[in-house]
Amino acid sequence: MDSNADHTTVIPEVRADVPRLDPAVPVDPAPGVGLAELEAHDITAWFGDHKVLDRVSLTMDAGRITALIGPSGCGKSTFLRILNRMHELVPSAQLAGEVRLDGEDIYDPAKRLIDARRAIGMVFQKPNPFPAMSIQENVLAGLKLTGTRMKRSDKDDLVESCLVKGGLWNEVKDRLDAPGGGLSGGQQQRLCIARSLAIRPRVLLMDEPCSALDPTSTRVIEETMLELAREVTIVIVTHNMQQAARVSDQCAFFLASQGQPGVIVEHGDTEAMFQSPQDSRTYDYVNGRFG
Ligand SMILES: Nc1ncnc2c1ncn2[C@@H]1O[C@H](COP(=O)(O)OP(=O)(O)OP(=O)(O)O)[C@@H](O)[C@H]1O
Repeated sequence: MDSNADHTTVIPEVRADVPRLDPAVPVDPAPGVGLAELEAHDITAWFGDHKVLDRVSLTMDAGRITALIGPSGCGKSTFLRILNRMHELVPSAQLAGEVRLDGEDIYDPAKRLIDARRAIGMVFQKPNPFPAMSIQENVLAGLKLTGTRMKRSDKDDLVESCLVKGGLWNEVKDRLDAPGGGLSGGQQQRLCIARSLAIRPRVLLMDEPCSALDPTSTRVIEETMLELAREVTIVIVTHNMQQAARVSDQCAFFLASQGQPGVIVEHGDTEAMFQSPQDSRTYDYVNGRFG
């Protein structure tokens, strides 16, 4: 059970105290990063004979935060894992459809798996730093996996910039050699975000990143996400309707009817999804009437 789930709460206004991007203003890519659009087209997914998603299509705009919402078991995490080719790690898993990163099919057989994973990073529900590695080694861990070589001074700069972007620098700058496992849960999650950023992903997928955290840590991570969206496209799965309203620009509502695979019932701008949804099931869900 997600301790942050709060479907019964009246849907809040979008929070005013955190600077948000103006959806009307095109977002400039940060130098060397480049914002990317992620497009899923007609995604159908199975575990063995069990079809869990049916022809799901969704465009996740560059430089925006898209929240995937919906009751437990409707396929949100499966969809998220399909977006960076993690679904195929499950032996019984199958998939049909396309995922395009700026128009390029990430499942193209000519493309390397590692390139998709490098371009599309993932932060998980439970913080998973390497506990015995130092804070700075954790940030740099992805570089080893991708075979990236760097001068020491460039590494130091990268550690600092990723920890700044992850909202953790001020808390750890005097103890970069301390083990990552010694940080609090919220700090560990921000360390994982910093680690994801070090390989310069173009998209960051976040699967309930705050569900194991206290409200203060949750708020810090949400602020970090709003900052990051200036340079990384973000897709977040959340059960927390207040969080979806606070951080996301766009929302997709997933639903699986009894015994049926998950579909997207409705998607669009978050404000419209919360204030004037087109489908009565969306209205009921965001107002805590089920789920
Ligand atoms: N590794 C797996 N093997 C077999 N079935 C799976 C596996 N992972 C998920 N499923 C099934 O796929 C369906 C969708 O699960 P998924 O975790 O994607 O839903 P969800 O909407 O993210 O749920 P929650 O909000 O509870 O995390 C469920 O019926 C689930 O039991």
